[in-house]
Amino acid sequence: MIVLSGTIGAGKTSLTTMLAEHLGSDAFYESVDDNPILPLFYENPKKYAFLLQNYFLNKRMDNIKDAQGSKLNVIDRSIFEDLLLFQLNADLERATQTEVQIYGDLLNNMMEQVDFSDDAIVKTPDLLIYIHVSFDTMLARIQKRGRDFEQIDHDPSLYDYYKTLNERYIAWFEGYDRSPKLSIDGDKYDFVNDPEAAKKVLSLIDEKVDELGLRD
Ligand SMILES: Nc1ncnc2c1ncn2[C@@H]1O[C@H](COP(=O)(O)OP(=O)(O)OP(=O)(O)O)[C@@H](O)[C@H]1O
Repeated sequence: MIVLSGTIGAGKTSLTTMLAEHLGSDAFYESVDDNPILPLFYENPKKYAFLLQNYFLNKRMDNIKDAQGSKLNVIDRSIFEDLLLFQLNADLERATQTEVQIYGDLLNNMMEQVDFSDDAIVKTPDLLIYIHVSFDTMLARIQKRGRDFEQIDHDPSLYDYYKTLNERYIAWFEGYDRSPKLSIDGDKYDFVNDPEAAKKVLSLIDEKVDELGLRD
């Protein structure tokens, strides 16, 4: 199981599709359009942050369970990043530290079911791929994609939220140690619009996949 990670608009969903197609495996997505809590959260983060977090936890567990059949299946976002987003929301007083604590304990409890046997209920990923983009690229992508509730024009306070989130991601990826990991420079390689960049990114991932023996 390969999981993608990275900030909002980094290109996780696109790379998930490309990669699964390239590897001949299945892709698993967390649908944003069908998420009933997300627009409510952006409208009133204080009221909905904890509910959103629980919604995501449930969905990510579903994805992990569904993707377990093959080491090459790809999930478009890791479960491990949610705590980073939730902690940021708590630091901005949109959730309490107690809620973060309870969520963190629940997550740890669930993740204790992780082992390396084939019938594990929850499995650690075989590889985590992090797409790093600069803050400017992140803003440009969010704007270009145009989801209403994510726009800074809609809510100027999102500027600081996005900036801090982007900064925290770097430290998060450095500290991530649950599985092998690979960083992709999403500024240098615009794999969505540039076929040459896409080829390069897929070959970097191929190298890592082979090094880890995931095709065996
Ligand atoms: N744990 C969380 N807490 C708050 N918001 C979250 C959380 N996880 C995801 N989101 C929000 O859900 C939306 C979708 O996020 P996500 O990064 O998974 O997809 P994306 O923005 O489509 O990424 P990409 O462009 O890389 O495919 C974003 O608005 C993001 O802020």
